[in-house]
Amino acid sequence: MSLDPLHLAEGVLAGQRRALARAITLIESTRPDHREAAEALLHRLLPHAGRSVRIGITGVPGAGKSTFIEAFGLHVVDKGHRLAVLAVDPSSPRTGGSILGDKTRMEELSRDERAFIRPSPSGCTLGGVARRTREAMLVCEAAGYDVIVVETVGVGQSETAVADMVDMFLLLLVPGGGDELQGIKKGIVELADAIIVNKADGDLAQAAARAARDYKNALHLLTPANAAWTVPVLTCSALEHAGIEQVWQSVGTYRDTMGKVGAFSERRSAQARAWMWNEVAETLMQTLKDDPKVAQLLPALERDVATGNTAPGRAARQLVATFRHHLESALA
Ligand SMILES: Nc1nc2c(ncn2[C@@H]2O[C@H](COP(=O)(O)OP(=O)(O)OP(=O)(O)O)[C@@H](O)[C@H]2O)c(=O)[nH]1
Repeated sequence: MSLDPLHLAEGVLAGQRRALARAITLIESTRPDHREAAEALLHRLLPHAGRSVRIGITGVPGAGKSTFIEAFGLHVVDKGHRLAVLAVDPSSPRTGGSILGDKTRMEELSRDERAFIRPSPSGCTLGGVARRTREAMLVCEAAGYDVIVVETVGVGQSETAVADMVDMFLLLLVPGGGDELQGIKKGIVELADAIIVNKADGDLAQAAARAARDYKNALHLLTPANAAWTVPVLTCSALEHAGIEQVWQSVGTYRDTMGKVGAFSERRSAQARAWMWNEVAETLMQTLKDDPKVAQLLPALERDVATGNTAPGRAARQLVATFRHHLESALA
């Protein structure tokens, strides 16, 4: 398989699915020479990225995320858009619960030429998965996908990671319980730019409407993330493809409203800056850990810290000083 970055970039820009899939494989690779090629590829593609709306979706297990993404995705491609679905699921290996591992997930959408679905990369920490997903998102945009959906399967920290890489974050809930926002961490509700109560059909229709009212009331208690935007609470039935247009419209309204007050591009700029600092932190940490002088010093220092003979702060400074000294002599 050719992983030549410039060759791949041409294929991606020409909208070739194979090139796109390979480009993402290159990005996901942990080999140092592949990382270098991936960065060359991204550098080439970056001027062509960014022309999309990036939507994050989360929801408790059983809320119907895949059913919803399939209904939403089919709706959006029928409107003439091209849709890419990426996942952030640090817990699951590729063949496990993540997107295409389970063949029944998004069956129709995955066969649709206008959509591209990519499972979560395996064997990475959350930081690793988030980094690869951000980069994969840029590659999809360069390939002409103008609606990007990033799904988070896990419950917990991955929500924040996804909210930090998208323009709009959707929280999918289900009727029942009726007890306002119980069971969902308040922190996650605060990340939501829209709340969608799914399964508003059949016997559940009334309960869904009630739940939507409850959620709306509960939202009043939270301080809005942006004064220009009131978080809407919508109901839909992913199963019956009902209410999906309203969700899509609310994405458009969000984009317009936030665009007018400059918050849309400001959010992206802030995300890009934060991403850079993340990369700095990760790269520095890795370089430090890879340094032979640091590695030499580490066992004794860790032992001294563990036994209480050296204060952790002092040991940390000694490690950094050793690293710095070694770097300076290497650069001299
Ligand atoms: N009645 C009804 N059931 C739904 C709807 N959407 C999904 N379901 C059902 O809810 C169950 C869970 O749906 P999934 O789409 O697998 O969602 P999920 O549990 O969030 O799981 P993953 O997407 O696999 O993480 C399935 O049995 C679906 O058929 C809906 O709009 N109405």
